[in-house]
Amino acid sequence: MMAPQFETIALIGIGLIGSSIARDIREKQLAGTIVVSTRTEATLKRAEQLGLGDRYTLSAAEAVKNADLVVVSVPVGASGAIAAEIAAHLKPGAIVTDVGSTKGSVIAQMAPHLAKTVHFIPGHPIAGTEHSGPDAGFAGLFRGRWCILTPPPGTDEEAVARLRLFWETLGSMVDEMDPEHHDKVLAIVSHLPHIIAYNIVGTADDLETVTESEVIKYSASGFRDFTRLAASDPTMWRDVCLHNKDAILEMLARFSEDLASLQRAIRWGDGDKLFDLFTRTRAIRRSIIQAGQDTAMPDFGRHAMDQK
Ligand SMILES: NC(=O)c1ccc[n+]([C@@H]2O[C@H](COP(=O)([O-])OP(=O)(O)OC[C@H]3O[C@@H](n4cnc5c(N)ncnc54)[C@H](O)[C@@H]3O)[C@@H](O)[C@H]2O)c1
Ligand SMILES: O=C(O)C(=O)C[C@]1(C(=O)O)C=C[C@@H](O)C=C1
Repeated sequence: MMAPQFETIALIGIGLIGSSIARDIREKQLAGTIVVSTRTEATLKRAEQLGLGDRYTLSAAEAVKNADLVVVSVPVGASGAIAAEIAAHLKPGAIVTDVGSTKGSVIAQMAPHLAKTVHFIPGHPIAGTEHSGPDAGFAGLFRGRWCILTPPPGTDEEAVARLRLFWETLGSMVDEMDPEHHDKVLAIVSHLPHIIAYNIVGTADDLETVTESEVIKYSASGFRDFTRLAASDPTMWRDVCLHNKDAILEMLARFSEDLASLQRAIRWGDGDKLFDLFTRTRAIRRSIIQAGQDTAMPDFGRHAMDQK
């Protein structure tokens, strides 16, 4: 048997993402010991029932004591408090990473607490579902999906290579990016779609009285697709909105302008404009699907999600 990649891995936060990582670590035997820590007694108990770790503690400080790799998987607004709690207890040489959906704000919250004796390498796996909590996770979530690392300039290259190998072993393709660029890209490909979904489902709900409950009764598949995204965790998405404010507002401004232009085309019966836009966007969908086939976009993941 091959030696594990890390002797001890501490998982701080054991929801959808933390528990999926735990399941992969176990399946691929990447750690000698998995230590699980989370905020509430109930979640910790559930993690234990699911057998996600080898040791369990409510204290993040206690969890990281011997860890060679620490993965913080909590809502981005909680990152600073976790960093403050664990900082003094980290083992010199440990790699500290996270999975937060925003990077600039996580770095601003965590970096000031962390000593130079540890390697802080923020990360973000671009994989997930609308479900949350330890029951929602599954092995293979990250297979065929991108994971973006945003190591600060001057980060030890060997540590970056170890973390890269970890994600690659989970089946991800790994890219490095600066945090500002990450936050702009994710604002358009992930954050805006969720905000638009929350908004349209909210509008439809407000219209319920006007339409005499027909919105839910006749909900067509287009609307149902939006409801999946709009069912995503409120705490996580509140934090994403508050912690990627500038990039989201910038993308929302562009979006609103383009929506106004679409509105004008409909008002003035500009069929050519509508047809051209819809043709262009259809091509994007097709290229994503094609790329998905090439990179083994996990069909199994979709099934797992649909069953939940
Ligand atoms: N859900 C997704 O699709 C997805 C995808 C990629 C990255 N992420 C990011 O991963 C992180 C975790 O998301 P998730 O989907 O696993 O969420 P989740 O709600 O399933 O799990 C969150 C975990 O954090 C713990 N927690 C919550 N508030 C806390 C606090 N104040 N202090 C300490 N611990 C706290 C919870 O007990 C739980 O263990 C977030 O930063 C999110 O932005 C989520
Ligand atoms: O597929 C979904 O349900 C997701 O919301 C996953 C998703 C995304 O937007 O793609 C959500 C947030 C992330 O940080 C990464 C992935």
